[in-house]
Amino acid sequence: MDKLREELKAELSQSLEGKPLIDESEVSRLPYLSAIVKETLRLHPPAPLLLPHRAQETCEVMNYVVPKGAQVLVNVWAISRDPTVWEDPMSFKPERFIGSQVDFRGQDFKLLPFSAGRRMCPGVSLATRQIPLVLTALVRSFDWCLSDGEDETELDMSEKFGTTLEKERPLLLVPSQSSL
Ligand code: HEM
Repeated sequence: MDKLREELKAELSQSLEGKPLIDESEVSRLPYLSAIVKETLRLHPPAPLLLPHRAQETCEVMNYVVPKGAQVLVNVWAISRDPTVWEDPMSFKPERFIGSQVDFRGQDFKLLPFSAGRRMCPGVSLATRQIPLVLTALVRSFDWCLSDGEDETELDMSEKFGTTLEKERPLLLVPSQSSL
């Protein structure tokens, strides 16, 4: 994780040339930052089963009959961790998105944190503009460590299932002034 943070800081320092924060137009010049956001949404989709949908007509999907009126839940959490879809799916590896066209705008069915189609999240553009800005501000302004000197590689990432995904044990981080 240290290596990942250093790589992100290096990318930010190089592109921002001393400026503390980025603006929207700069995000496209920060591939590692964008890859971290994608990888986070892949491994920890905030809406793990999207929202419930209903089949308007009876249809057949991969030999399964879905009757008219059935409630349909799409388990994007499981798709994101499927080893037949993702290489080494349980590892947090932003590099997998570097040089890849895979995006979360509803065209790539293996990465659907915002869903797809007519009912996909209308906030996708706002969210994907805001997340990199907030993340950059947090990383540039502070150095972060776990409380009580806990080892980051041992961080318990167990999750609590619900309409939205939560960490089972809340994350407690200690900020200190950035060494940048
Ligand atoms: C990381 C941030 C976000 C994620 C991962 C996310 C994800 C989702 C998902 C999975 C759905 C369900 C889509 C479906 O029914 O298949 C949804 C619906 C929705 N989202 Fe988001 N969302 C995010 C941020 C936002 C923001 C910032 C807004 C508004 C400013 C927003 C507004 C909505 C609304 C209004 C719906 C309901 C759409 C409908 O039922 O037609 N979301 N979102």
